[in-house]
Amino acid sequence: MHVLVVTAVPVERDAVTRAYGDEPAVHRIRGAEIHRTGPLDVLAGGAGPAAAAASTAFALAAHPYGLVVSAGIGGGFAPVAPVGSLAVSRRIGAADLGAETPDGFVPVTGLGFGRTWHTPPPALVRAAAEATGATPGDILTVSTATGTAETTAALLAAHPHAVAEAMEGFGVAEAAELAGVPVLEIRAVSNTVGPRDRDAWRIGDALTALTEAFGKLIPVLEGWTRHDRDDTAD
Ligand SMILES: O=C(O)c1cccc(C(=O)CC[C@H]2O[C@@H](n3cnc4c(=O)[nH]cnc43)[C@H](O)[C@@H]2O)c1
Repeated sequence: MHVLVVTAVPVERDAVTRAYGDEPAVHRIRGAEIHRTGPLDVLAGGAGPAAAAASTAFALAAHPYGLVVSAGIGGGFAPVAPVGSLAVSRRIGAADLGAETPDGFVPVTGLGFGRTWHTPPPALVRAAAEATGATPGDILTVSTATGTAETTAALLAAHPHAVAEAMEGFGVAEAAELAGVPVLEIRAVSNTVGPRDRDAWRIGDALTALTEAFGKLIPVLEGWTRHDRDDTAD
């Protein structure tokens, strides 16, 4: 079965397909453009959790997939995920989905509905981390990229196992969950989470790291057997 990889923007999509070497075959399903190369169908689904969820759900309705991967560049939390390194999701969390109260942020689950975490198959996370050298940990999905030291500290206080943040993983995971398909997130770190300094972002280096990561990840994804999928142990 093919693996659906969802990125935010076309340059991230192209960094993923470049890993396979062959020129991808392009399939258009209404507004969505799927780039197929080897076992991967790669879709630039848009930035943010809503666009990611909508495009992932659309692709999953059009074709059966064995796995969905949210991939791209991301912000890394210091010191565990420096610029140029990789992060892979033990969990995928919606860090800013909830309500602000006089006593602080309350996640949707604290309001009595929704969910804030998705958990990828632990055996797949281990295999991906071993193959690529990615740091395993929580990857946070935010609708607003963090840009201050205060927000960074608050996120780390609430999520001490966070390694990276990005803007799509939770949306991709919500759609995958609805379709009954397992999910994984992998991020190549382009910048450190903290006070915004766009000039310090190393997008080119991160895209190169993303290509190299998928070069190592493709055999893992191809070889991810039913036996592996049944392994739910940590
Ligand atoms: O400007 C460019 O050339 C360019 C090339 C590739 C990607 C981009 C993006 O801005 C991608 C946006 C995408 O990146 C994720 N991201 C990266 N760093 C962070 C962060 O610190 N906090 C949250 N998200 C981050 C995110 O998933 C965006 O959708 C630009």
